[in-house]
Amino acid sequence: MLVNGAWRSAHGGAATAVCDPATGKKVAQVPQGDDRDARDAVDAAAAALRSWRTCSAKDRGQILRRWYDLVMAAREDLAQILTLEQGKPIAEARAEVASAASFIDWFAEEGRRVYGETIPAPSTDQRLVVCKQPVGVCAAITPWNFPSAMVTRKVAPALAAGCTIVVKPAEQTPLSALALGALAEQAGLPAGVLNIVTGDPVAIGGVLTGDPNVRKLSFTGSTKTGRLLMEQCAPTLKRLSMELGGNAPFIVFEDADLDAAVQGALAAKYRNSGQTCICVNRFLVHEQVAQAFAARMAKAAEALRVGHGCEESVEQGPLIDAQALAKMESMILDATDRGARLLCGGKLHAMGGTFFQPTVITDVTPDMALSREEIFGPIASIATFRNEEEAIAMANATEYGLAAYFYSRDMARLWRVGNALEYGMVGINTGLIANETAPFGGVKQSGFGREGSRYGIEEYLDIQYLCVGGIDS
Ligand SMILES: NC(=O)c1ccc[n+]([C@@H]2O[C@H](COP(=O)([O-])OP(=O)(O)OC[C@H]3O[C@@H](n4cnc5c(N)ncnc54)[C@H](O)[C@@H]3O)[C@@H](O)[C@H]2O)c1
Ligand SMILES: O=C[C@H](O)CS(=O)(=O)O
Repeated sequence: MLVNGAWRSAHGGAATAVCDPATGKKVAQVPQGDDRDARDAVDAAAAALRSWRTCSAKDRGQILRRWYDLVMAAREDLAQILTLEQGKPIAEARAEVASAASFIDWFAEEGRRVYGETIPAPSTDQRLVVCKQPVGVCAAITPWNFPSAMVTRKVAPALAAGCTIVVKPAEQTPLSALALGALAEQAGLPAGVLNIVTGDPVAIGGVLTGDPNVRKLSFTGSTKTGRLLMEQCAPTLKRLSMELGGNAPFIVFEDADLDAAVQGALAAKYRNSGQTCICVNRFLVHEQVAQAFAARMAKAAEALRVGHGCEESVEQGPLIDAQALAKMESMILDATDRGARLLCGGKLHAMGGTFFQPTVITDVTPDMALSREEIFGPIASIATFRNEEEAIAMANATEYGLAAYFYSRDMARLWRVGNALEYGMVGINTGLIANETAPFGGVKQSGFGREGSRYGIEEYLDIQYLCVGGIDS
C-alpha cells in the first residue's frame, strides 16, 4: 500500500490474494491493512495538507496533467491489470482507463476555475467576499466494478481542490488503484497527498469514517453499505458524497426507432456483464413493439462472445464472484416460477466458473425480484406497458433514482417523460450517458452528490464568507 509516499506492508505483515475472476487463480497479493495502517494514512494526509492546499491551482493542475499523460501512456498495461483483477473484456478495460484519465484531465483544469464572488454589502462600511476553501483531509471508498475510473473520479477533484486523500479500493480489485498511485507519484505528487490502503474494509473504514481529521467521505458502492458508512460518519459530521445502487428503467415507446433502441439497449445492459450501477434493470416496452424488440434483443444476446476478458474478441466476461452467480440463478428461478418466459440464456455458462449466459426474459411482472432488486448481471428483463402514463408510473416505482433511459421520436414526449422520471440522469435515445463533463449521480436511495462536470469539484470545497469592516473610517 502507499502511505506517506512509501510503498509498505501492513502493520501485521499479513497479505491477501487478488484473483482473476475468470479462472479463480491468484494473480497477485496485497497487504492486508487494518486500522493501524488507516491511521498512518490519515496522519500522512493531514501532515501533507497545509503545503498542498497552499500550492497554486496552476501548480496542482500541472502535476495532474503529468499524471494524465502517464496514465494514458500506460493505458495498455493498466487495462491488462484491470481485466485480470475484475474480469471485464480488454476493450472495456481500455475504455475504462481512458475514462479514468479523462477525470484527471478534466479536473486539472477545473481546479483553476474555482471562483469566489463579492456581494454588495448592505452597509457602505463593509465589503463582503465569498471564497472557496478545500474541505481538507478526504477519504474515498471505491467499488470493484470500475476499479480505475471510480478512483480518479474521486481523487482528481479532491487533489485539484487542494485536499489530500486516503483511498480504500475494493478488496477484490486493489491493483488498479495501486498502479494509479504509482503513476501519480511519478508525476510528482508530494508524499502524503494521495494514500492508498488495502485490506480489511471494516477496520479501515472504521478509521476513515470515525477519525475527526477526515472531513469528507466519498463512497461508491451498494446502498446498504452507503447507509452504514453514513451512520459511522455522523458523530464527526463529515461532508458526504454517496454514489449508490440503481434500478434503471429503459422505456421503449411505440414510436421509437427500434434498431436504435436495440443498439442502445445492448450497450446499456451488457456492459461489464451488466455489473454497472447504471445498467438497465427493467426494460419497459410498449405492447405494440414488445415482441419485435424482445426477439431482436435475444438474437443479439445469444451472439455475444463469452470468454476470458484478455481475449480480444470477447464481449462478456465472468461475474465478480460465486455470490453474484448464485444471485442470477436465484432471480431467474423466482421469475420463471412466477410466470416469466426465457427467450435465451438463463443458465450457468458452459465455461463454468462465474460465467453466466447472456439472458433475455419476458413477461416479467413487478412482484418478481428482477423488478424489485438491482440485478447487477447479464439478464435483460422485459415487461410491457399500454400508455405513457403507465410507463412513467412503472419506471418510477422503485426506491432508487440513479439512471433511466427511454427511446421515442416524439419531441413533446421527450420533454414530458424526461422531466417526469425521478432519476438523477436520463438517457434519451441513447444508452451511453457517463462521461467526465456531465454531473453523475442519483436521487432517492441511489445517493446524493455529483461526480465529474463542473459540479464534481464542489464536493471537495467549503464556502468561506469574509466580511471586511471599517471601510469608511
Ligand atoms: N452509483 C455509482 O456510481 C455506483 C458505481 C459502482 C457501483 N455501485 C453500486 O455498488 C454495488 C456493487 O459494488 P460493491 O459490491 O463493491 O459494493 P459494496 O458496497 O459491497 O462495496 C463497495 C466498497 O465498500 C467497501 N465496504 C463494504 N463494506 C464496508 C464496511 N462495512 N466498511 C467500510 N467499507 C466497506 C468495499 O470494500 C468496497 O470497497 C452495486 O449496488 C452498485 O450499484 C454504484
Ligand atoms: O457503475 C457505474 C459507474 O459509475 C461506472 S460508469 O459511470 O457507468 O461508467
